[in-house]
Amino acid sequence: MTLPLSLVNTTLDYPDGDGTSTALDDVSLQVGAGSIVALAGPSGSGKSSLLAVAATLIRPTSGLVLLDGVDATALAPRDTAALRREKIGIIFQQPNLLAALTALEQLQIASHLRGLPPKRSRTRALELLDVVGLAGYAHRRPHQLSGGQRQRVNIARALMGSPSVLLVDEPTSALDHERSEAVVRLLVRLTREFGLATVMVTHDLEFIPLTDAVASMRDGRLGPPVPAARP
Ligand SMILES: Nc1ncnc2c1ncn2[C@@H]1O[C@H](COP(=O)(O)OP(=O)(O)OP(=O)(O)O)[C@@H](O)[C@H]1O
Repeated sequence: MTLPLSLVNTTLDYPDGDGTSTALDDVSLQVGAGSIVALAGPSGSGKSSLLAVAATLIRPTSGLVLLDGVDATALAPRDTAALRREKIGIIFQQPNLLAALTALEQLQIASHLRGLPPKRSRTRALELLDVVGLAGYAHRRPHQLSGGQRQRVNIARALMGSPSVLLVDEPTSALDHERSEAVVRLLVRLTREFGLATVMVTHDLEFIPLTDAVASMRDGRLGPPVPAARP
């Protein structure tokens, strides 16, 4: 079966003075549909670099990035962008919502960029707001929402393009404990419901047991994913 996400021996070197510094050192990672992998590791170990490479935002120096079996590293930049829009949902630490737009409009913009007809886009946006527990909040602007609710809008927006891979960078860093746990539980539920291959960078070790597996980074190297212990 073709995996939604597969990194094969990826290496990433950043230019550094006269030489280079290695952010990813021969990293391989496979994530299947319906599973969520937590990515842990100290600051500077390469977690964000791994997400950026998996998201096809940065091309690795060597190695392959396979999305549903398609090697993104072999494509021209325009085709890479099209593949990214089709296959990938990205959730950054901060929701980055547009202040003037309602929750519904934030989602509609995401599908407008993908050329979805307005009516279908509205229907899908309302469905997704419902899925993330914001059915009654479609017409609120970001300042009328709590931090946790803003992050839910962010999550719903990432799903507008029906991605097969969901990449999440520290989704709980701006939230208190209770809201953080609710957001991680939501990500796990969405991973199952939509059959996503999810990678979540987290510093919150206490939420790792909610995921399927944890892989640890150190100095650009990724350890093998190990099952996350169930509570
Ligand atoms: N644009 C860049 N140019 C040069 N070096 C970079 C660049 N971005 C990151 N690095 C370096 O690559 C390494 C990995 O950084 P990365 O941001 O991936 O780590 P991280 O594990 O996500 O850290 P944190 O937990 O602090 O966000 C670090 O040594 C960092 O200094």
